[in-house]
Amino acid sequence: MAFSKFYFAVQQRLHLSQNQNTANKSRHHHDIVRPPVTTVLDAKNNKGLNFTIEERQSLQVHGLFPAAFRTMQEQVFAVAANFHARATKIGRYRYLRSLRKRHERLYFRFLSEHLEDVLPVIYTPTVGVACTIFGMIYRGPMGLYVTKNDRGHVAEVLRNWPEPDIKAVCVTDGERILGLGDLGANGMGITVGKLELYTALSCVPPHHLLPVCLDVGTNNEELLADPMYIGTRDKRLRGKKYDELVDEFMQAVVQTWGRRTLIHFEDFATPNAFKLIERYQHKYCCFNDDIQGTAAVGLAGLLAVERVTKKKLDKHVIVFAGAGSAAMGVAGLLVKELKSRKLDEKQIAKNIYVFDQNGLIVKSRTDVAPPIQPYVKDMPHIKALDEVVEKVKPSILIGATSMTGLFSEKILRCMAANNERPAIFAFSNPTSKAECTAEQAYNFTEGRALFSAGSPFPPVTVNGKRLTPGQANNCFAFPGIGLGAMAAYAKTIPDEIFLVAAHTLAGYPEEEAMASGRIYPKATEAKDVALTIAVAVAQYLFDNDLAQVYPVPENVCEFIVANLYELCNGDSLVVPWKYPDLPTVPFTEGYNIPPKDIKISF
Ligand SMILES: O=C([O-])CC(=O)C(=O)O
Ligand SMILES: [Mg+2]
Repeated sequence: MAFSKFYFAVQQRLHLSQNQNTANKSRHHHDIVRPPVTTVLDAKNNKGLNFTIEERQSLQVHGLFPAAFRTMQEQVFAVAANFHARATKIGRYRYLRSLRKRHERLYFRFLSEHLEDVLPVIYTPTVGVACTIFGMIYRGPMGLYVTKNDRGHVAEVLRNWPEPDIKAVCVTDGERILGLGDLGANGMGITVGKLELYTALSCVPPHHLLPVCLDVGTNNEELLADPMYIGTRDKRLRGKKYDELVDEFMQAVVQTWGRRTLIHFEDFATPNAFKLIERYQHKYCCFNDDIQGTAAVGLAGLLAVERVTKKKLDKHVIVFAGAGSAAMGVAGLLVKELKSRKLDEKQIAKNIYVFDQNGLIVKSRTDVAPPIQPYVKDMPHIKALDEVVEKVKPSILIGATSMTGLFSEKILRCMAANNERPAIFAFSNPTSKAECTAEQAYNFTEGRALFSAGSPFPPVTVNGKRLTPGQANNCFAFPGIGLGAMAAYAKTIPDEIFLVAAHTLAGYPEEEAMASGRIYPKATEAKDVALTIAVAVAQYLFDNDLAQVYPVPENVCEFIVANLYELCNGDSLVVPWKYPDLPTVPFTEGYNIPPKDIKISF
């Protein structure tokens, strides 16, 4: 029955030594071994008022709880009441942080059942606010800090993490946290939020997930002067020493947890983001969420625009405002998509314009970074975005600039004048950094815009019609990609995986929702999306000899579902992933799997 299963599971988690057993026995003159109260009530084991009377007695916590017994569902109800009683988003964030610290299973159960309310709190946009005051709300370990002073000892730091079986690491160096800039060690909050979506959406057991902050200093003067700042008070490490630290970190991860460990890069500043993914993509099982995850979601949106407008993507004129990880990630994947349709590179780049803080990217510019080179135009330089929009008449306008309100009324009206269904993407996060609001996008286009934003916006009513924006956020990609990669033990994660994810996601919203302008799924569908993407990704990895699970499962979907974290059953404490682990092989060189021109068919 449930009790013996629970008791056995607690015992297993405790790893009680024979000596401890004996000591406990004699102290309590008891027939059965008593696990320490702190362990029974540890966040991972705690069941709160869901402990039955039998469990309370045999685990010797009887009397520590009031008489009431609550089912998991009743506990979730109590959490919802407490959550909504907090008046502010940040108050709710802090309440949820403390809930995870005392009752982890309830925390994730609540998350997975209240996605619409909870995503904007534990994730974008509130998590961004939390990062700005992270020192003040700091309450204890949530992940690992590897500082620049740990060079030469990174593996020792990793070994201090108490969970032995890590399957995914989300790492940031905090230099570009959402659109908020350099937040240094406060960036830990972002990696925690990202990994919580792996559990809430993809049902990956939380003890397999590790948030890491590479604390290499910060150039944020405000933080350096803030007595509450929790990081190293130094300027950012740069150059060779930085590269060596990241190299050491990558090697230490695979030495500690094996070469199948997924490494998810998050919120590095653009030059490092591109440099690191280029260096590691074909050597490690890794991806960059801001470049590649956002690219999958961006391309999915473009595929949806193609469907709604009934105009092929290569016929659309696209202006990217911003030339950072997100914009160049989406542009790069779009090019890949169009190449797979047998279009040549020159033809594709012709209709793609890039605009950055110094204006349109044209030949006369001398400051053009390599990822932007393919889109350089042979035309006079234009400094202002509204003039670019007037001149080139885009049908799709994509913002990833962190410049609040960049999409002015004039720009939006111009988009509406030139297009029946102008597509507007305001990728920048959090909400305070969006290039325009949903209200502006709809009001200045007579409600005709296909509008999506990185942060969630409430519906807007225009001319009596309720319009709901889509959320163009990588949370519709990385949880599924991560689960697929983890489940198949991916060797590496090539670009084609992001095409697979984009096409899977694009198939999601129903025609009706798309026609009304919402081209992304609803938050409540995010779990379904994650699983569907995971299955497609794992299938691709198996089909292309990039998986390390043998034998290849007959039914990939069943195989993945059989290994998910059980959120619904309060009794089952430990739900192991069922397939055996790979031995941890010493690893220094990586795989060096060359990029392949793999053909995909959908
Ligand atoms: O975290 C998010 O909401 C999306 C993202 O990666 C970013 O803005 O950096
Ligand atoms: Mg990010």
